[in-house]
Amino acid sequence: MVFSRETMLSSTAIFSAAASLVASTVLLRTIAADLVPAQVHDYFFSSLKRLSDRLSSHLTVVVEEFDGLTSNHMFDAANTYLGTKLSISTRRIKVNKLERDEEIAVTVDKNQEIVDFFQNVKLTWISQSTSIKQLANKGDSKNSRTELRFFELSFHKKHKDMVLKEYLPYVLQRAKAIKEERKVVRLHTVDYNGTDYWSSVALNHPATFDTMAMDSEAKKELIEDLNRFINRKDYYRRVGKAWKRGYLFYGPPGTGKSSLVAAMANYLKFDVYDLDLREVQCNSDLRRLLIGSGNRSIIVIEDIDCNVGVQNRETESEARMVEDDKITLSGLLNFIDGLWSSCGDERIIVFTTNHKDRLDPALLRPGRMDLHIHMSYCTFDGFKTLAFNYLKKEDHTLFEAIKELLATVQATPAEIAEQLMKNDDAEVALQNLITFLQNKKHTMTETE
Ligand SMILES: Nc1ncnc2c1ncn2[C@@H]1O[C@H](COP(=O)(O)OP(=O)(O)OP(=O)(O)O)[C@@H](O)[C@H]1O
Ligand SMILES: [Mg+2]
Repeated sequence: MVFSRETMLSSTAIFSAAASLVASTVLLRTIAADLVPAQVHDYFFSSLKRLSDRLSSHLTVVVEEFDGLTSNHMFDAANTYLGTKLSISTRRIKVNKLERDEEIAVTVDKNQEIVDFFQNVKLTWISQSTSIKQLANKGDSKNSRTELRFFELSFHKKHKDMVLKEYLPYVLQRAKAIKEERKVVRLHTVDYNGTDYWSSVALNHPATFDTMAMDSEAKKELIEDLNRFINRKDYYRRVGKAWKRGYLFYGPPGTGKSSLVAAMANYLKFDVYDLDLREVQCNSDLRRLLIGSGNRSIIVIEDIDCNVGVQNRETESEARMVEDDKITLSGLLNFIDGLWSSCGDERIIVFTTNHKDRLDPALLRPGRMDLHIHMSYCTFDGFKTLAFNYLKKEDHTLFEAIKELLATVQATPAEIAEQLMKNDDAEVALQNLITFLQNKKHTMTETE
């Protein structure tokens, strides 16, 4: 094909006209949005847009809020992602905050343009909405939407593959990370007075792995195990195993078993489901509750040795005679082993106990629980973590005396924390702790 100079010129002219048409469309749309009736406005702009699209070298990708009745994940992601890409030219934004959220979430309002760059390619997003006619279900105000929101993403045609294969997946991934950062970890407990089902509150537990006073090797092992678990989605899928992990935390009261669960939840941003087996009537209830717990969660069964039917097989068979569907250890283990492999991903189950020796050997069998973590009396290392948490002290002349006492006295981290909290003055607090440990030593030697 041969182009004359005139056609070349005129096609250049058309392209630049098209470009300014796109720009004017955005501007006009912003001005007109509030002035012109919605239907007229929509008709006018869609005609204008069809014309500019035909002339332009740009490709426009439309991302609608809903696909039929289900919401479009891509829209949601773009909405979250673009909220972090606002520029000084953005004129209107929206903010919202659910009660349980800690931070305010920012999104763009309609008719706003946002420019993003990815691999040096300019990508222009415009947030739009169009009014939709009310059809049936007039009474159902919840489901009758009056407008359909969507984004238009325009860029040069030649980048189509890059946008579809790289940029949009990147937006999805960024949105997921942004949401994760904002996520507030929740604690779910069973509401036995009401629905007999999970109800939740924000888990405001401050514990982190840094604040946990525990054996540093055990801490390291647990963190590595969690990291490996989180990164192994594909592996678990490939080998056909349920993607879950089981831990047993054991040790005396006040050594931080429950705090360690909170530290894990805060680290992974997983919700905690606290299951009190004493309140669960039967295996079918247990099944219903476990199925009803969300993905990316930690299910905690505290004091497993104190829970009905779980101690050993003999009491279990007695219980069976009384009531056939009574919750049993085998019911529980069945669940851990098999049943829930079909109903959920990224689950961690934690059992805690003060008396590991009282547990049924079936529960302790290798392979049943992936890690057994012993939470024990406070060591000097543990004390140093607590001294830093509570007094912001990494060293002090009184540390040496405490080190000597801790070598012979059994005190839990909870007891030590209590002493350290009693006074803001480090010197006084540490002296209090020394007196406390000395008293403990005396009572220990007296009872021996
Ligand atoms: N290892 C620890 N590191 C830091 N703080 C701790 C530790 N252990 C206990 N504490 C402090 O003591 C409080 C009680 O600890 P926690 O409830 O976690 O103990 P527990 O082992 O679950 O006890 P129980 O067996 O009675 O359930 C915690 O809120 C925390 O302030
Ligand atoms: Mg506890």
